[in-house]
Amino acid sequence: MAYEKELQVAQLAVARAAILTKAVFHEKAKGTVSKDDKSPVTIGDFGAQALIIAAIKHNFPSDEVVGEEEASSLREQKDLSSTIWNLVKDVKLDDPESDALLGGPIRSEAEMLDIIDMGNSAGGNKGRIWALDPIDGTKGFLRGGQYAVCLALIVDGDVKVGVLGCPNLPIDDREPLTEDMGAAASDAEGKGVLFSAVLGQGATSQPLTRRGASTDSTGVRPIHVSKISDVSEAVMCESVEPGHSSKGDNALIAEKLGITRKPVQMDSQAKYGSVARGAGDLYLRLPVRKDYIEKIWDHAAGDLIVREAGGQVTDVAGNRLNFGLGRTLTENKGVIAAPANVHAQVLKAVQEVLNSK
Ligand SMILES: Nc1ncnc2c1ncn2[C@@H]1O[C@H](COP(=O)(O)O)[C@@H](OP(=O)(O)O)[C@H]1O
Ligand SMILES: [Mg+2]
Ligand SMILES: [Mg+2]
Ligand SMILES: [Mg+2]
Repeated sequence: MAYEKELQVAQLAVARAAILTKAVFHEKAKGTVSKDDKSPVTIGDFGAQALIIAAIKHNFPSDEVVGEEEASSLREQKDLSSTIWNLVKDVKLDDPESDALLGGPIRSEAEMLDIIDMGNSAGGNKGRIWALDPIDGTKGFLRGGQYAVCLALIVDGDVKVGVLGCPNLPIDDREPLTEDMGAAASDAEGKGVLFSAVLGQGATSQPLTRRGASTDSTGVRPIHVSKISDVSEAVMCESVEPGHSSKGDNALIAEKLGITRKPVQMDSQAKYGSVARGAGDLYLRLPVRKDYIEKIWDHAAGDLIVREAGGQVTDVAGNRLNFGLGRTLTENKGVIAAPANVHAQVLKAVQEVLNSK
């Protein structure tokens, strides 16, 4: 099968990074720093980025990585850097064979900082480029909501492999979404799912932890978007953060489609995963600020997983997301993810609402 090793490395790397993010999730002090754009980053984001890039570079040394974070602030803040190093140096998968496949531990704090900075690829439509969001939904992570560890392989501009680790989503694909899913989330028993897809090979889910050769069964299940035929019965997913997508537009679109259920708000690409497994039906992300350009790491894995599960993902103009233009989705505005059979109907409602403004 194509991309077998890439998928295996991506799944194990995300699972290993999630061990670290789960530890930080339970800490009160998450080492939060404010970035230049005022958005937060934590020791969890930096640590997860280091672990995942180390695994990619060990297996595929000439591949590039477009990673969200960079180490410059850590080089100026020694305390923060050593706190992260203390977390990173001890993280291991249960299974020694899987751990060895990822190249074993990072050797030093200095090496860790250099590895974080290997996520500086400019992206583009040539060659093999991994898009990495070590913690997507950092605000949710800080609030105690949903978050996701996201990794995708883009080859010549096309997403070939996508993996999403969602520590706070239910393992069970059939568990319905609840309105408060985004709030007071936990990674207790029954939680933690890993979504994966390879282009042309479908999408799957499996438990995020207890993985590796020592487990009897990895519990891999194929996933599919919902079989919804009447869009008025749809469960719509949207961001928690009001600054990230327009809740007002979503309400107008829902009204146009006859949807009466309140939208489910949750942080991160957990929304793509939820639509891909049919727990939610639609994911709408309509811009609040005209000048905001979406980042490739916020969408690459989710886009492939939803499409491989039978969904369609476009921007508000109805175009596919273009991951080959650099670190951002410069040609796209907004995102509409829906089962293929209702996508056109939803897109029409979106355009009517946007055109009437
Ligand atoms: N004005 C804006 N519009 C849309 N997305 C934004 C935004 N400002 C930040 N984001 C992105 O929204 C992501 C979270 O999405 P969501 O609201 O679905 O949880 C953030 O990812 P990080 O948390 O990885 O930084 C960030 O990249
Ligand atoms: Mg961020
Ligand atoms: Mg993100
Ligand atoms: Mg992030």
